[in-house]
Amino acid sequence: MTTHALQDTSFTRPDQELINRLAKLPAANIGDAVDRLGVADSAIQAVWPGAKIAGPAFTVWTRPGDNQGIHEALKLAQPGDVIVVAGGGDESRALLGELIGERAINLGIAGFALDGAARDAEALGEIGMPVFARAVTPAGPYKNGPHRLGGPIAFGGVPVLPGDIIIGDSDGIVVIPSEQATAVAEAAEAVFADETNRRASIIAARGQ
Ligand SMILES: O=C([O-])CC(=O)C(=O)O
Ligand SMILES: [Mg+2]
Repeated sequence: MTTHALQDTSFTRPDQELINRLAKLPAANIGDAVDRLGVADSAIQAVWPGAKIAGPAFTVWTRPGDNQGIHEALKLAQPGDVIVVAGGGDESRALLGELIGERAINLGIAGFALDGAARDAEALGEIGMPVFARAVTPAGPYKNGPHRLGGPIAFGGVPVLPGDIIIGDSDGIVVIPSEQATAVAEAAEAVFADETNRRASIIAARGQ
């Protein structure tokens, strides 16, 4: 039985050039540029060291611990998308692992941001599929739904609309509303330049 109702998954994706610009910046600088808002719950972190994501959000809401919606999302998401899953913050069941990771690589998916758990963390690192999650557990998911694709979700306490830009690095995840993305890129570049200069002065003063 199909248990989902809303399936309008069309949305406008921001320019790849703008995403590339934001991807070069630390999430911390972007967070500062959006008045320190838009930062997802700090418990949601990369499941392997060095994982980074940058791309437009393809949103999924799922029953906690159930990954039917992720399987469906893989049929509709486009290359470069970040699949962002509102999973109720559940830490007891992994929503994905290396098999979904391998499929995502075939499809050109940029990565996954899960308000839930993942597994097969080491294998995900080996294949280079970026996954951010609230927890890692060997426990597997249910696959029965219900789920919903598209539309607004709450992700780690932050509202996410399809097409918002998700940036994740070793500090965690920030969400950039799509209509603010150009202004945020400019402001975050200014923060980055300022901090680079301040850091250079601090280093120059060392040992003087
Ligand atoms: O069993 C699942 O659906 C999750 C998983 O471990 C994988 O994708 O490798
Ligand atoms: Mg697995």
